[in-house]
Amino acid sequence: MTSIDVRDLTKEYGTRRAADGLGFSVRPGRVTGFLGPNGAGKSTTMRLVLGLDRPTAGTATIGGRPYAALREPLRRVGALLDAGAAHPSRSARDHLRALAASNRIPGARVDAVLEQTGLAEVARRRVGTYSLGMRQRLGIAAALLGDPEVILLDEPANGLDPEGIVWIRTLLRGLAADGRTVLISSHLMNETASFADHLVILGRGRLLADTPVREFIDARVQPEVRVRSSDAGALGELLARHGHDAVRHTDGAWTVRHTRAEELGHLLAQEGVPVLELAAREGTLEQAYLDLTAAEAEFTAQPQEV
Ligand SMILES: Nc1ncnc2c1ncn2[C@@H]1O[C@H](COP(=O)(O)OP(=O)(O)OP(=O)(O)O)[C@@H](O)[C@H]1O
Repeated sequence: MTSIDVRDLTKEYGTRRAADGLGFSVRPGRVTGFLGPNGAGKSTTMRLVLGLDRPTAGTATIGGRPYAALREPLRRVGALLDAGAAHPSRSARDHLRALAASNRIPGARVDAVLEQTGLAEVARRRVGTYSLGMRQRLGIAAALLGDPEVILLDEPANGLDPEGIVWIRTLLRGLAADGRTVLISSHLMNETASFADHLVILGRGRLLADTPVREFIDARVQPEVRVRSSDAGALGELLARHGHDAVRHTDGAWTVRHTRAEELGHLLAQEGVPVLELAAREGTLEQAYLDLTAAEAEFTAQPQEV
């Protein structure tokens, strides 16, 4: 199984450090979400992993080797960095056939990935007539063509309709379940939470977090419970007596912070307070992410450029 390993990776563009001493590993068998504000260095890091740019210092390797040293790299690593990469006057099928031929990939893979990405019906149409979502699917088809163990996709949900979003979520989970190494950059927090097991988060070229999604959320966002009773007086009294941090809404329900539904439910049962509604509100990835990056957004730290 193949990991991506980034060690002390630094990339300078003039005086700007797009990657600043980065170190993390992307492991097989799970989807790793790659997050960070605009300009944090995600695309730069992906380009360095793919050997499209040279690091100023440090290394990025795939299965222990730099990309440039891989034999038949398209059969090891599939990537989508720019969905506009196919020539507009070619059909999707011809584009994929040319890619397959030049990388010694069996022609049968072309039909397999056209099916897999839902493009089989439109495969003979010129790419120039494709919508953004269809071009995105074609870019993903190209990434999957060599049946690679390692997959890097930069904003793959870009331009996809709701059905496409559900499709990509299932696709990514399936790729990880096969044991592949999957790194996905995104700005869509709900989406990332729906497919990622693990997160690598950058801010201004530095590593801010390398953590399982669930742990990241639990460490940063306090859970809340919504509760409603037919005996509003008894409920309010109980919450106050136990020192709960609670807010009452106009519909009579309360939001209780810093507690869990099981804990509160137990207490209500013990004291005989009738419950009409008791709902856990788990923290979201968006809340946790905004908490982390609030102080890190590039525009707050960089002087204005003229
Ligand atoms: N070829 C380049 N020449 C000069 N500066 C660059 C180049 N590529 C990236 N940068 C700079 O490096 C920093 C990191 O950019 P990068 O595109 O890697 O960030 P990102 O996290 O992918 O951002 P986004 O979410 O907006 O895609 C930015 O300040 C960017 O302006």
